[in-house]
Amino acid sequence: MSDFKIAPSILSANFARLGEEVDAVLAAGADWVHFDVMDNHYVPNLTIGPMVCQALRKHGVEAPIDVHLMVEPVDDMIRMFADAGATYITFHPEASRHVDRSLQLIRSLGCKAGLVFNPATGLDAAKYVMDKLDMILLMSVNPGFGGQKFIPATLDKLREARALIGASGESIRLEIDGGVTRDNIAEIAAAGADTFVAGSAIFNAGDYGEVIAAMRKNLG
Ligand SMILES: O=C(CO)[C@H](O)[C@H](O)COP(=O)(O)O
Ligand SMILES: [Fe+2]
Repeated sequence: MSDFKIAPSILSANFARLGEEVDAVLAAGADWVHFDVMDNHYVPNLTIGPMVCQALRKHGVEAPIDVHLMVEPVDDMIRMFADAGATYITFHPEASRHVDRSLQLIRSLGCKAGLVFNPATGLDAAKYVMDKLDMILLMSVNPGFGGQKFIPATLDKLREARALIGASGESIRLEIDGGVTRDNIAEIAAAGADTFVAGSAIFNAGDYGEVIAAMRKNLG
């Protein structure tokens, strides 16, 4: 059986009642919470920080929290999110001067580490740190906003990343983020993804459970 994970991006949740939204999406069958952190520097948008992650833990959220850092620099935020209860912490390699060191920092703080690749960025930065990765995240939209369309060239990149992971012999999750819907999720899985972020497709729907069930059904 495949170990697929569905990680709703709370970027599209109603922030005025975030705790309830996260409870609802987990009760509806989600596996993880995808937590988008934007700093109006690395990306042209501003979202939420470690206090909100900590608040979700205090609220009682026990599911893995998958923190996607779209910030520059990354090391201070890594420390703060590890303290705040993050499970995975991923960052964009161009946002750290010392990628290897930042990855080690994440693991040293007891979290799982990942690198994120923008649509136009090649996978080179992952090649020599495969032993320090728990996840590779491919952006299938340009980072900064929810509700964008999936960029089809990401399918070839997923195949490339899957081959890289296979050759490394490491156990590394392959996550996709941006424009994932019930209609394209099967094709994305066939290209090699095992972890699926979906924001607008889930939170803009009236019935979260119905969308998540449809996604799982299409995953087979
Ligand atoms: O990292 C992100 C944007 O930078 C979000 O996780 C992503 O866009 C999810 O939203 P959607 O499923 O609506 O595309
Ligand atoms: Fe994200």
